[in-house]
Amino acid sequence: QKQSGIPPGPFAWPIVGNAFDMGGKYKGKRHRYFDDMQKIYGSIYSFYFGKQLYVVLNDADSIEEAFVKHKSVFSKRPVDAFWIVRESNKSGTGIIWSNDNEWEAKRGLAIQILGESNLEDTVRAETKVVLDALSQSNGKPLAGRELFLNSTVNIISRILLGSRFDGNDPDFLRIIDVVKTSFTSEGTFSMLNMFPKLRFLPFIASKLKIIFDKVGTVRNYLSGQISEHKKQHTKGKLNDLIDVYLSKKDQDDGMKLVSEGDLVSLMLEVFPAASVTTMISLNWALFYMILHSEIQQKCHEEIESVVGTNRMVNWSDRSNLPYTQATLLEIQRVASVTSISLPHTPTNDVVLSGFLIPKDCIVLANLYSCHFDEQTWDEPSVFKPERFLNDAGNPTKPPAFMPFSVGPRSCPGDSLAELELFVFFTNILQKFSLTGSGELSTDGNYAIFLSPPLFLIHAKSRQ
Ligand code: HEM
Repeated sequence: QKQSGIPPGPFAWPIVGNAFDMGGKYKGKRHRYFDDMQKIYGSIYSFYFGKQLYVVLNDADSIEEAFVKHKSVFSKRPVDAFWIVRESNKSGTGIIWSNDNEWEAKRGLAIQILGESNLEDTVRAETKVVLDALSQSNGKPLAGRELFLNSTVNIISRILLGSRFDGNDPDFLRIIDVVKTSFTSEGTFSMLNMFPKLRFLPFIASKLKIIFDKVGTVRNYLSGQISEHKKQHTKGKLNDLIDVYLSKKDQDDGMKLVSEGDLVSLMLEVFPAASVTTMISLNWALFYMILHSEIQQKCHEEIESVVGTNRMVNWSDRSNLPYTQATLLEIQRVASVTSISLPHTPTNDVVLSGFLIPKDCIVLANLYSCHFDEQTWDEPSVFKPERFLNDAGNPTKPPAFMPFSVGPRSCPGDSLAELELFVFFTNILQKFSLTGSGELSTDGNYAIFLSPPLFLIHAKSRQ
């Protein structure tokens, strides 16, 4: 029996709710399910996953209204709603799956280190590794995923742990393995969250054991890194996140809420949150340049006329590259890598656009539909960088552009992500012309993040 006043939505079956509606033609295309429901039920709709009520916000106005205007109500994560989260949180909580003062303290740590490190040098160093890989490929096909994963993991490793890894380092390979599970899993829509007892079925139990063992090994490695840092730590040394934590530990009352187990959990969350999202965005970026060779050429010409060919493109060149900037914004819009935000839950009953949003329901922002909303965007399915240029020819971001979501729970890594996208993208287009092969369809695959289909990059040096 649906509660009265809640947003409309599809008929929900007893016990399973709408869980099976997301299978069939929506398997691997869950963003399409969310988008189709929005076309039928409007900008705020609801559905049930098992017995859990979900409310989905589908346009910029409703997302702003909830996450910004009513931020004190909507900035909580439903940490107790998911078995997988409850299980992982036993060893310590990170940023994504914590609330209140603890969350604030950990988010503060992350924001501090993201502001302190010399990030551009780190990003440039990893960009050179990718440029070398492209040079050595001699036009032979490369998979984008493989091209960017090591580099994006190494960038965040430098920020969290203070160093990068050699590609064959066994600890690195174990981190990569754990990171990879985050774009092949069902995340919060796993059946395990609906029926936690499924974990006792032998084939699920053995799968879970493999995952938990892998995560446990990386957890031990990260704990070891904290111990190593403690041995060498000097006050005021702020080379990486662990240093910032150790420096603040004695001085800052907020840090009393953050144990070493919490710090490890934070790093375990941030490794995939930072690398997979950026790796997939870069993959989409090259995908769209392969699809639109005339736009690729226009970006290349702009880069060549501003920077030339004798030096790398820097972040400071950005303001002189408006068309390239607009192209990157358009890539982020159409890619909508985090097509659905992380879950939020209201702290009390609240009325939004006339609908009751009850305490303890789960609220999702459908950023994909927001980025393809016909009321906001002119011809949303057409790839058009110019839409991000104002009359004076400068890049501009309309309020409905929200790849990092909005409000207190929005992405704290947005500046780092933008830096990485810009530095990798521009330096690749400066030196290479790109063509592709394989599945060149814009209909992505959804597994927590929205990824491009399997395609191959052929990079030809321009020199
Ligand atoms: C293109 C790359 C990225 C995209 C598209 C992206 C997008 C997002 C989105 C949509 C959210 C959820 C916001 C919400 O629930 O309302 C989020 C959260 C988060 N992101 Fe990112 N992100 C990216 C890169 C990064 C990077 C580089 C980092 C780390 C340095 C990072 C760390 C996080 C964390 C820790 C959260 C959870 C915040 C919280 O719960 O307070 N992300 N991101």
